[in-house]
Amino acid sequence: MSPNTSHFLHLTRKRYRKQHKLLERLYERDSFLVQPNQVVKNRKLIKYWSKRNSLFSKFNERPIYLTEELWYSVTPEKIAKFVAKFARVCLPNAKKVLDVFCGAGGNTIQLALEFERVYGVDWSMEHLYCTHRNAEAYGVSDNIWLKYGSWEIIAEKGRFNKIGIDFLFGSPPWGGPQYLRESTYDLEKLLQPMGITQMLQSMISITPNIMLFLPRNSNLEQVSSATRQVFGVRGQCRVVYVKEDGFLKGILCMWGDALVKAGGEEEEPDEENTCKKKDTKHDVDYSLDG
Ligand SMILES: C[S@@+](CC[C@H](N)C(=O)[O-])C[C@H]1O[C@@H](n2cnc3c(N)ncnc32)[C@H](O)[C@@H]1O
Repeated sequence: MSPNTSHFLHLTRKRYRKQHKLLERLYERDSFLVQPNQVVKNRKLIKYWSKRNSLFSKFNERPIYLTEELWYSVTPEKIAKFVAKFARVCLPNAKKVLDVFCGAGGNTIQLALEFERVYGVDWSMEHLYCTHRNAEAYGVSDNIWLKYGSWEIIAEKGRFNKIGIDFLFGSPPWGGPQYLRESTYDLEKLLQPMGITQMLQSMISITPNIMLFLPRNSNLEQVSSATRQVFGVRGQCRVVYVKEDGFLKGILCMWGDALVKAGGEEEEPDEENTCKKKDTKHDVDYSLDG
């Protein structure tokens, strides 16, 4: 099968010739297709394989594509659905959405089920290919556009600044399972490809409506400090704790009035308490069990 490159932004340009060829090869070989009765040889993957339907509920009905790295890093479908529906409710008129670090498309797909036009960015051509193929399985590939490249460069060049993005989601790499080694996750040193402050700075010129999926043990003082530095002293961040099957999977940090204030009482923020776990009215637990 040959790829439909019209949904891969700029891929036909000369400088992306290598990536274009790689995409053709991936399609020809039907690479990374997860076979329904696959024997999982990698022992580390067994845990994820047994939970595959929580990653993509269509695993048994439609072809799903994952690289080894993506098995560990894809956002479980219930969480991705929650993110998309939450953003939809907060931003009822939004049309264009950007999913930075789109990986296997776990979030991109659910966003595309809610919004008209979704852009996905990833620096791995294999991952963009998986996003596209998985989006085909969910019937949403036509409203997804994929951009190959590293976020640092794309942001620096302001590639998405003039498109009119209404909502930006990002599930940046946490640096592997070792993120739980320390009791508190250092968002300035460990988050990739840049610390939380620089990450927000790279995103704010695109839209103030930002949501990041971060480790459950994230240092909230750093979230607070990054919020003030990027959004000013009156800036606010809403932190939502997300559980799946009773297990705390991570936190969703969100910025921008529409996301922060939705569903809450209109109240002046207390500068001291903005974003602190206990004192803010914006801390909510969402359990996605059942
Ligand atoms: C945690 S995964 C995202 C998972 C995704 N939300 C999903 O549901 O499949 C992080 C992704 O970021 C990509 N990535 C890492 N560093 C990047 C960078 N500097 N620029 C763009 N993408 C990057 C990786 O290739 C990986 O696919």
